[in-house]
Amino acid sequence: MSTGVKGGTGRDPNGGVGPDLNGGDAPLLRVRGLGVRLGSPAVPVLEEVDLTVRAGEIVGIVGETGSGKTTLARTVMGLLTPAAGSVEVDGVAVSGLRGAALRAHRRTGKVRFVFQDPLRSLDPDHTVGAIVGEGLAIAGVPAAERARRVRHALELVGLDPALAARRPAQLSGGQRQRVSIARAIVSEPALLICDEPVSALDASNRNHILRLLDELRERLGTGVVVISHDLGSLAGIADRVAVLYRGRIVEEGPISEVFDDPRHPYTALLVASAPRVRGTPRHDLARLRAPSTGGTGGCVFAHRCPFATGACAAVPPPVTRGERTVACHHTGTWSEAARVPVPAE
Ligand SMILES: Nc1ncnc2c1ncn2[C@@H]1O[C@H](COP(=O)(O)OP(=O)(O)OP(=O)(O)O)[C@@H](O)[C@H]1O
Repeated sequence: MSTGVKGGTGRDPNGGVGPDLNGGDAPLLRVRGLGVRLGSPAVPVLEEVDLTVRAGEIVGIVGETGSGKTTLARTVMGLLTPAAGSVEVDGVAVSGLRGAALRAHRRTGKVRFVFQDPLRSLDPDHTVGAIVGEGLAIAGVPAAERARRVRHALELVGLDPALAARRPAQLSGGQRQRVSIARAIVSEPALLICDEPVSALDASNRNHILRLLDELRERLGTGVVVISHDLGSLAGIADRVAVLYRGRIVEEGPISEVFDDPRHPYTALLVASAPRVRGTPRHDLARLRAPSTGGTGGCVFAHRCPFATGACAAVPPPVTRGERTVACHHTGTWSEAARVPVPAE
């Protein structure tokens, strides 16, 4: 995992106008060696996950269903207790907090979550104003100040403050998603975690919401984690991307570099399967989808990897760290074998 500043956009990590929320170059979110076990009997769902997010940075998390994306988000929120490793938000070790200390940390509103399904996550009996202001009410913010901040949050997400009097059922899908973002940003969180924030929306609303997240990090210096199946959406806004497979980060780095030149066969498979991400894919989809001779026990991807060798099935891969992180036995060699053939002149 890189410790460098975000790649790609060259923006001021504090968003130019926003406050320096973490007092310098320390990351807003630092996840180290995270392991989470769930179920009974407990099975590993996340293993040795490292992730860093800085102020004003957007980090995408991709991976197929069941890879552990939501579990990672819930653990960062302090909703799940790790079996190993640590989660630090703005210098506070969230993974070590319990009971009253954890509740107090949540009340600070430093980390806020935007849910996947705004209709289900917004209380139908409450007005938009009450929903957006709920966190402030719990924190004891007086009514007049609360109303002012709710209005401001609605304006920031591009909604008419008059909508504060309506209920969720009286809004469109795009408006509801904006309300859920307004509810999250009203406490001016240092870190915003969005679980599939645009998957339920049509293309035009999707673009609006993505632009909005981009604006928020610029204006408020918010660090944003975006979980998404949609590589194309992420490619438009994220600075970095982490690729999860079966609970492990197999690749991480600046999103343009990772999508242009994937160094893990699973990343290459995702990119080659999503034609909107890059005009000319570097790798041949059929080659990436070829059967594997690898087994299980070493690399988590060995059983699906057409380039797997005996070592992949037997031994966990070495992790190359730096601006790009890759966990693969054959980082330097598989890519050539999978390259799209160049047509003869
Ligand atoms: N409470 C639980 N008990 C046991 N296993 C669980 C529990 N919650 C999640 N899992 C398992 O953990 C794995 C990761 O689940 P998670 O919801 O984090 O995946 P995800 O990447 O967010 O998937 P999706 O894209 O479908 O939302 C899955 O295999 C899931 O079945």
